[in-house]
Amino acid sequence: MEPERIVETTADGQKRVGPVNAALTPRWVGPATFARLPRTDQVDHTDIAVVGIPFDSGVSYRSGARFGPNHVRESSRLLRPYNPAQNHSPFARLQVADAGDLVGNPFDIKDAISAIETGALELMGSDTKIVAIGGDHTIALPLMRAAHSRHGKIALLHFDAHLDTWDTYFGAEFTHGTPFRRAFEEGIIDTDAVMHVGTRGPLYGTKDLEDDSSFGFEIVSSADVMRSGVDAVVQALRERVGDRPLYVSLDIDVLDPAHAPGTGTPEAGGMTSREVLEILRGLRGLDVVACDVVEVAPAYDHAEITGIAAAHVVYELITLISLGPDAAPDGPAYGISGARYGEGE
Ligand SMILES: N=C(N)NCCCC(=O)O
Ligand SMILES: [Zn+2]
Ligand SMILES: [Zn+2]
Repeated sequence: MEPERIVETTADGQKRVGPVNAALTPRWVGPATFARLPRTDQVDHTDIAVVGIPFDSGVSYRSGARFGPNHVRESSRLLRPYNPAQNHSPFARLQVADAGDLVGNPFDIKDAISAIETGALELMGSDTKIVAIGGDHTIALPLMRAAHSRHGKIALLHFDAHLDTWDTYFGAEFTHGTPFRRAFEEGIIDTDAVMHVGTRGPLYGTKDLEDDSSFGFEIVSSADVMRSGVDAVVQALRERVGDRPLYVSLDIDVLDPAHAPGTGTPEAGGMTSREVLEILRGLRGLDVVACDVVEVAPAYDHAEITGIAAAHVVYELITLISLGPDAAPDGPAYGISGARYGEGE
């Protein structure tokens, strides 16, 4: 039996089919889609498609991110439709739906990358925005290629413990440690508008940083976030991106292993989920054209800690896209009893 959903009507009279109504059907009932949203085949059009990409043949250490998409879907059952931090109901403004998974050949990385690029382009159609759940970080390359075909050179905010601008592993060019070097070489990214956020941990040598900087990347390290604070970081990111079409790629290992144990290449000294969520909220009004959340490896997760963090990150990204480029840069006032609650939209 089809459960009852929350259905909203936009100011101009369009119907938005939302999550299964948790007051009528308990949250744990039924198959998991992201945030209990409808599938794309249950709605007549999709503005924002949440799509799983269960591919992890590009990893250099622990494997298992192939199980990430369904884990994040399961961990997203408790999300609610109103986002008070942005005073916005993302599922009521645009039609958000779960597009299921894109399939890539697990034994042929190049073939998988090209299938993911084709699938992403198809999904983007004329104007659908993609929020992808990985999968390992290899999948960012085909997604950025697709975004580039639609929008031209893209700005990139890359949240990650790692640079992922290394050259090859065991001679392989397409791995989870190399997508942003390939994106630079392919002319996909606007080198005036690329930034890593949350970088930390040991490297192979100083050349890693020299190469990375020669591709145009600036770095806000995990320690910078702690020392300068969220507001200063948000300002730096906004200045770097401007009004360019923006791709956001978020490797869940940007979080400290305490906040995201379920990942393949964990590094100590990372950001808190509170910091990452607040930085993302600070990006309101930027023109996010596509994004990914990658590297959730459920076998190493405990009590859905990582899955829940990833689900909330995806929710903030959906909110940003739903707010759109016309949203005022300042969100609601801060404070638990302040005006940000209950203002209406
Ligand atoms: N993209 C992620 N998560 N990790 C890259 C680590 C590459 C390395 O093993 O040096
Ligand atoms: Zn990483
Ligand atoms: Zn990464």
